[in-house]
Amino acid sequence: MRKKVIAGNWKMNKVLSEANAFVEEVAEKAKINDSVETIVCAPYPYLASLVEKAKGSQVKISAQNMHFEENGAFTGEVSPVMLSDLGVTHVVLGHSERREYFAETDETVNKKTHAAFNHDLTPIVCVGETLEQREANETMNHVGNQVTKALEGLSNEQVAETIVAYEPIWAIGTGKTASSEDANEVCSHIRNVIKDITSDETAEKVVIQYGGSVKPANIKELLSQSDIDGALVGGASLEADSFLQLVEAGTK
Ligand SMILES: O=C[C@H](O)COP(=O)(O)O
Repeated sequence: MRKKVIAGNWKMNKVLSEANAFVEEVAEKAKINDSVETIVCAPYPYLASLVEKAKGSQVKISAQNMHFEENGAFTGEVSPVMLSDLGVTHVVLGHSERREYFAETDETVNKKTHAAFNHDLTPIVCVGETLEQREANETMNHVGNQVTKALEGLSNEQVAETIVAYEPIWAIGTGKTASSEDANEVCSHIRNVIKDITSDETAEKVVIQYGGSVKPANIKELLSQSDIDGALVGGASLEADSFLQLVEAGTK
């Protein structure tokens, strides 16, 4: 049985005092429960502080990106060694905003996925189609390719540990959620693609999240689907109250 994974991606929001207060509140109120994992994906400057605030609680701290190299002349970048050293446990890779504005490619996502596993970080690999691709019936092909390329060269054990986040780009921050059936159809396809490149047993273990205008009003319906195991949430993760409602919905 796969656990539910609720991850809040703050993107480029909050100042340190707000970040600390949020994690303190969620750490105190989110009940420790084996059926749900609670992750906060925060900007780099807050990670060290948030890891401390989250200690002993249900909350895990994730970065929103990283470089694939361990160190070197890459001004402005942050390495997997640094994240792991801070006690960060997860890292978001290949978010559509990184792909669109920062030239992230399937190749760099794959390098980063390997780097994450080399440094005990769990990758949350984002995939998803544009509106044009959806209207041209290219969703399955495009998303399947993104998944295949991101996971290339990983062992079956590593694939089983990877979190895949399916985020249709047209649903991000727009208030338009994919219907739970449509979202589930793509998530099932992702699981089938993973079956083809690994094994049935491996694919059954992979946590697949949906992301795109998830909020307390639609989370239950999404989580009731056969292949949706959690959510990667932007806007509705910015307030502790609404994030806690999402975590609660994932708790059995
Ligand atoms: O990483 C999160 C997603 O981009 C979804 O953002 P949203 O919940 O604001 O639509």
